[in-house]
Amino acid sequence: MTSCTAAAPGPLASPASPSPRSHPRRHPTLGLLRHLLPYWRRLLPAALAAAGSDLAGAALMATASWLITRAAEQPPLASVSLAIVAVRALALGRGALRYTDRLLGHDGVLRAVAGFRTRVYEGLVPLAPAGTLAFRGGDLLTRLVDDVDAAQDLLLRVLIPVAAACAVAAAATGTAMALLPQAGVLLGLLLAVAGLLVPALVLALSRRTGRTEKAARAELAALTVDLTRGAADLAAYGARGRTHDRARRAASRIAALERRGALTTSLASAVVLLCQGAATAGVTWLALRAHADGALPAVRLTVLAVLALVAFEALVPLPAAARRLAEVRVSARRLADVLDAPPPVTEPLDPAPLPTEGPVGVEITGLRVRHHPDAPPALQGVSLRLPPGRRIVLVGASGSGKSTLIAALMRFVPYEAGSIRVAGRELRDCAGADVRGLITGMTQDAHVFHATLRANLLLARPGASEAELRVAARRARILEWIEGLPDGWDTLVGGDGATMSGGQRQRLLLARALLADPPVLVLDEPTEGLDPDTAADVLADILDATRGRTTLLVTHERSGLAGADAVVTLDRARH
Ligand SMILES: Nc1ncnc2c1ncn2[C@@H]1O[C@H](COP(=O)(O)OP(=O)(O)OP(=O)(O)O)[C@@H](O)[C@H]1O
Repeated sequence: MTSCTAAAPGPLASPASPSPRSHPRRHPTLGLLRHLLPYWRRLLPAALAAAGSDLAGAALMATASWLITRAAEQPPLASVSLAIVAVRALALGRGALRYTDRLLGHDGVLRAVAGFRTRVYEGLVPLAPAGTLAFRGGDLLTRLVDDVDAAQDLLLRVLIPVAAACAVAAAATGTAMALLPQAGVLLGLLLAVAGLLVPALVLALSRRTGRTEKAARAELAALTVDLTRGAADLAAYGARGRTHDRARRAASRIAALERRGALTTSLASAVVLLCQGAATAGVTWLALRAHADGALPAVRLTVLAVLALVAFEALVPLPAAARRLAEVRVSARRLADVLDAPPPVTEPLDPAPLPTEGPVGVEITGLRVRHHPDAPPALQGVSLRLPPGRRIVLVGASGSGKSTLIAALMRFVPYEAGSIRVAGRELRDCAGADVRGLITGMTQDAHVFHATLRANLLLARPGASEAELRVAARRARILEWIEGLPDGWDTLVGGDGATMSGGQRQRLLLARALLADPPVLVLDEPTEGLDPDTAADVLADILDATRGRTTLLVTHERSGLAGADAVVTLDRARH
């Protein structure tokens, strides 16, 4: 019989499980921009088109006013023909540029966001499963959907309008300066108040509400998942009302914060309009004075007045852009929590190759595993030998670390001391994917996907033939049930096998593990949920089906194990 033995603890090798960052990153928005930077070739023309469209609008108004004023002087047609052409060109160009801005902007932004979303998913893959436990399910979903969408708003609703506003403000101030310097100074000052000061105030006021609102949204998403996934338990223990109330309170908080945000933006927009009025009146007054002094011709006076009026049009979206920027900053920080979380298992830089064919043996010596750096070890000094082609059954009290041992074997959690050697290689020197190509099977929290029975099985071996599917299902004693269903293998099983009984679900998971057919098969509680007689029969079948294959079978059952090569007890008191 193989035995589990105690060994002296070694030094802490690597962190066991990450948690979301608690310290704020300094420039999360810049980090977000860095991910979007590769798309600048598509985004820059959109920003230029947006700025060009707003510039064309302002130039159109200024040229048209010049033309009307000049026409009142009844000049020769030739002297205004250029302005007539300019008005037509600007009117047409403005529309064309607006269309180009929308087309290129959305095309570029959607591509950038699609690329970024993929990047976020890629960042999430090495965290799963141990590293994602720190995030609540609904909250993680919000980060992947809402927070990634914030990248879209950063480009479309913040950066592009800001670029357009800067271009128009600079052009209007420059033109006014050239026509009448004091009017240019006044216009520049009021544009700075409306375009810099007001949005900066909105940004400062929205910072706190943005954080609180995002937290309330995450809370609501997590509660929604609890209310749907845990509906039966909440109803069974009379907790549905309380959870509904919490969700309602979160929704009311969100509504109140949205109202406050809308009020801030509206007041800021009113200030922009006031600045616009003040600039128009002030510039016109200065221009009138200069005209009265004979220093400014009438046509320029009109141009200045109109310019002051239209220059602010491009600034109107800025308060809303500032509010959105505050929300984007919160989203960027939440995404950084996911993207910067260290993976629970560090991949080796130069992974050692592993065999893909069996039989292979596994040698575990003095293993220590901790799920969190500050948690007590879940395994301490555990040694176990899985000889090639032998079937070892692991039993032990609840919490003794059986599932942790399987997670360590599959490289889902790191081991901080001791060794796991497979085919002469140390497991921490091998790539996680290679390890799971060699050692895999049924984990404790194995998931049934909302798909057909066939698709759920094919996950383990996409190229499996119909005959192989049937053999695996027969061994797991589920073939008869599947073939008796109206839709047979094409039956949809619902989220996490909702339409199956606990035993059927468990047998489907077992069939999937048997179909995978890895060199080292691990099975964590494959008979959980089955009645004792069936469990004993299924265990006997498993041991029969895995003859000659290196197998580690974790179970609480004591019968049906006669076919095992060894039964090992994992004793928490001993490790
Ligand atoms: N993700 C985790 N984070 C923190 N601690 C964990 C985690 N998973 C397991 N543990 C802890 O590790 C210890 C061993 O748990 P494990 O699930 O490996 O035991 P087990 O022998 O498989 O129990 P059971 O037979 O009840 O499934 C327990 O104290 C448990 O609380």
